[in-house]
Amino acid sequence: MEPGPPGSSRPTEPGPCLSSQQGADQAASASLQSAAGAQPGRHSLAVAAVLPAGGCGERMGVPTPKQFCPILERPLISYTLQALERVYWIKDIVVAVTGENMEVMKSIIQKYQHKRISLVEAGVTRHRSIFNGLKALAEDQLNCKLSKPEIVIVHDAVRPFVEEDTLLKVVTAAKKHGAAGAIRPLVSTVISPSADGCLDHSLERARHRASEMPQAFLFDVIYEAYQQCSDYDLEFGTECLQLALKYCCTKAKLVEGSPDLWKVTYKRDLYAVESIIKEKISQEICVVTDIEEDNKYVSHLLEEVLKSELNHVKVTSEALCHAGRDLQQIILDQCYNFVCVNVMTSDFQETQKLLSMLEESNLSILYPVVVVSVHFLDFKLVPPSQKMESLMLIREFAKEVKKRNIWLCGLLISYPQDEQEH
Ligand SMILES: Nc1ccn([C@@H]2O[C@H](COP(=O)(O)OP(=O)(O)OP(=O)(O)O)[C@@H](O)[C@H]2O)c(=O)n1
Ligand SMILES: O=P(O)(O)OC[C@@H](O)[C@@H](O)[C@@H](O)CO
Repeated sequence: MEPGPPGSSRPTEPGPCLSSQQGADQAASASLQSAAGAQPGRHSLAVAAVLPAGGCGERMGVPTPKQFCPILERPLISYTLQALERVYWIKDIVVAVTGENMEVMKSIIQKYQHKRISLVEAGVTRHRSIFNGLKALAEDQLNCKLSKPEIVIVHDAVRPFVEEDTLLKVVTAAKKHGAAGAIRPLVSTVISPSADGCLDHSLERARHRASEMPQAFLFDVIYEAYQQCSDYDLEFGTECLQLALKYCCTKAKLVEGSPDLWKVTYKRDLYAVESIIKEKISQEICVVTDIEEDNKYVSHLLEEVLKSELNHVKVTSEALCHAGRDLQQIILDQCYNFVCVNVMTSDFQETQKLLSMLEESNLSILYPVVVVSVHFLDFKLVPPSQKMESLMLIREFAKEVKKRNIWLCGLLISYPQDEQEH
């Protein structure tokens, strides 16, 4: 088994800029422990995850295996890892990748500062990849920092939209029933063809469900099932819940999942992922200015305008003169869009302060950060051409910060001051 990169195999911070999530996760952790019969602090429930990521993505129809296909210039698997890292009580995440993709995977872990990740060699089928992940958790191998969990989550690396509440539900159910899995209503009806390629019969759609991920198991149940598994099942099986039933007589509890649990399979799914991510990260905007009262007024106006454009938007305000303590929290809460209003200061002073804070926070490692630098011009005092000239510097700033995934643009608003005062 390949240990993860240095500093990656023991739970420290759950990834960049997420520490504010920790409080919420600790609350979830407490509810998990109590729901699962464990007592916080005394006997915590050890939970690990296995992510099969060793496929070639044949149905995607592109040379790059789909788990490594870029979404907003970041590999798909990184979003799934981030989703699991946000869950404080998952102590270890074991990812199964092919030998040829091991270095690519290590570079992704390094670049996006993923934590608690260990890598194992994938198998020639998904079941074999999962089995390899379980072996890594089961055996106290030399120099292995992994310990056997009580509960193991299995989740496809190409299902990036997994939320903590779904994970909590399947883990809690697995603790009680031995196995649990997320399900969704069928969209198409399932039919059974006859040998001559005609309809033999169809299944009543309302009485059937689609099996999705995440799934969770008592570790001993699923590990035993894989150890007993026939070669045929390892080769052609697609359902872990079935292995628990067939080899351990364990009937999985089925948990209704959210619509976002679908698996990225075809090229169109990449476009869907990108649209969903863009929508998620564009819903919150932070207005930053150097004057407190200006903040509220500008923020209110902006919120009213944006609400007519976006289905829901949250505009928060922060005056940088507070040394940004509230802004730090806004960044930690993962706001990715900033409007920096330069009213009183020299052209870029506020914007530069904000850019420095954003660069120090590493926020833009995970998603692009957008900063709109707003400048006002009283064209009766200053000829627009002169003001524009002084603002050209923004192009240099923009080139520099783009290297750190911060997208900076300028907005010049010119109006006669005296008219504005009426
Ligand atoms: N030998 C394999 C095959 C698949 N997987 C993983 O299992 C998950 C779900 O499988 P699937 O959607 O079938 O992925 P691929 O096999 O890559 O897709 P395809 O069938 O189109 O080739 C993916 O994260 C995939 O990387 C794996 O770990 N090992
Ligand atoms: O068969 P695939 O490898 O595409 O998908 C594997 C699993 O995601 C799929 O079987 C789910 O229905 C849950 O088990």
